[in-house]
Amino acid sequence: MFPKVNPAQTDAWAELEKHYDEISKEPMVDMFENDPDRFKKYSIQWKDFLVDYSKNIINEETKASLIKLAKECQLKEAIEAMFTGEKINETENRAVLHTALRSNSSEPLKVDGEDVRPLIQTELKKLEAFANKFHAGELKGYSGKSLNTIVNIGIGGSDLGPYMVTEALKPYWVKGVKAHFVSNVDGSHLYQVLQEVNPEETLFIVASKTFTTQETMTNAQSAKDWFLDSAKSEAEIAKHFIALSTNQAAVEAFGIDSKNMFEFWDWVGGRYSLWSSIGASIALTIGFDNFKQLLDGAEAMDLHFRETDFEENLPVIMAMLGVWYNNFFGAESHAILPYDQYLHRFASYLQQGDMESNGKFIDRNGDPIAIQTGQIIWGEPGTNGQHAFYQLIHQGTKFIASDFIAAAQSQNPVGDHHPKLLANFFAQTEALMKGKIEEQVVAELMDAGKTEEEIDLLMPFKVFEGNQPTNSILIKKITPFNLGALIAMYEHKIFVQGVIWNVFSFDQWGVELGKQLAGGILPELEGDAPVDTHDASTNGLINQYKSWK
Ligand SMILES: O=P(O)(O)OC[C@H]1O[C@H](O)[C@H](O)[C@@H](O)[C@@H]1O
Repeated sequence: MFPKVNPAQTDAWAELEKHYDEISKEPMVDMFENDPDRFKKYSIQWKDFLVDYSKNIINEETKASLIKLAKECQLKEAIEAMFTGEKINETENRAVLHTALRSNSSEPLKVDGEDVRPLIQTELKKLEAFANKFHAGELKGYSGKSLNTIVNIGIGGSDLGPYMVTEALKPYWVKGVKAHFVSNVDGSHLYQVLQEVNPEETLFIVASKTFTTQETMTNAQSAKDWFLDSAKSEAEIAKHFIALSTNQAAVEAFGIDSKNMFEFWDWVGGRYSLWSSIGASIALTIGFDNFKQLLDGAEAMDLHFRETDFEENLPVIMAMLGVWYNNFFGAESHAILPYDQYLHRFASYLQQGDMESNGKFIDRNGDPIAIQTGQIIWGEPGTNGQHAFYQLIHQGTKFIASDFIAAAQSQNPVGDHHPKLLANFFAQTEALMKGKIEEQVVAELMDAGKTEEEIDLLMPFKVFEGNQPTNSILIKKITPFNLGALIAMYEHKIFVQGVIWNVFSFDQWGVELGKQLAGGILPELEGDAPVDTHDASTNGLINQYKSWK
């Protein structure tokens, strides 16, 4: 049974509240000075990963209480419930089995009495054959030319994962393949992409779990119209459009033959779906073998997560540190800072993964939650962020914990760029921890020849309080395998936090209201007649739009 424990009523919670008062102001620099083994104690080496969490405001007591909290919240039972296909997404009555998509196990895994392993393997084989044909130039378009361009049309989980991964793995793209992603219902998104592609050589991938999402259906319809302007015949659609979905009837109604549909299932959540057929754009871009490597990396992390003691368990440690700051330090947000240009969509991807999963105010018993749940996830690649928003992390009034992510080996070792990039990574985590004390500022100003008066004036502005926590995730190289493991690590971190906060992490009812209201407003935007069916603000905005459009 999936547990439903109120974390605030555990013994560990009370311990942590008390412990917070003792430790929260303790400088991390002192902790390092007092313990020469601190780095060893609070870092985990796993395959090509070094996760250093020693620059956090924790000691052995903190760690013990956080792990005790995880145990009191029955995390182990929750993990088993997920992996074994229990219907832990109770509000949608669904199992949560993205882990099965990347599993090499053949031990039967049943959902509603049906073993899902063969279903997964069949779709993977179908995707493999299709990707291989695409790369061999055997998929021909209506004019007989080989297809070499893909346009993935999807949004949310049907866009962010595949787009993030294809960008992250750009060095692995199969030569000659071009890939584009269209998500926004703003016609400019589709328009710009269509400027760059040739209908004779383009494969449109309509990616939607439900195949009812307004944005995706609108973009797909317009792409189809644009394509038919050139191809002239509906019969050519079969060569140029494939669908990735769970909804066969809607796929066929749209005009895509079910032979051209790659299936997945309701037990795959949208934001956890890049491992399913939704990853077709990944396989078509980096090749099936690399896609399989991505799955294998994720599986390796799944096994680590399921089998390792919490004390050494990467997702568990990352999650519990997040709980520590969110619930005891009052941290509102958590920054994701990849020092890797190819990971430029990683924070946006995790925004959906994390905020759509754990942004909930009702607990698993149906009661309002008295404690804080999901954090605000944000970030940009370093070093760009350093020249934009790091000021606030260093000297603002907010408490912000961050994850720094970098690869030791560059994909493009140009000159001395990579050591410079990494020097910044190391320097920032050091600076965030150490800060700069008054004595240091005064000494520097004296060295710069400032007068006593000038020093008094400038000194307060140059002090950094430090003690901002960071996790450093250093990966040997961003290979498909390692990226798979990294993504899975965050997926499980989110899962663990959902267990602790006692929320249902795999539904997303909060996105429905806006969709419903937009559906009602759309017909009101026709014609010139003013509307008066809403509040004064909404009426005013709609009527101004109508007079300007
Ligand atoms: O894949 P689709 O069914 O088109 O759904 C796309 C997206 O739609 C909704 O907004 C959900 O909140 C997302 O979780 C989902 O990823």
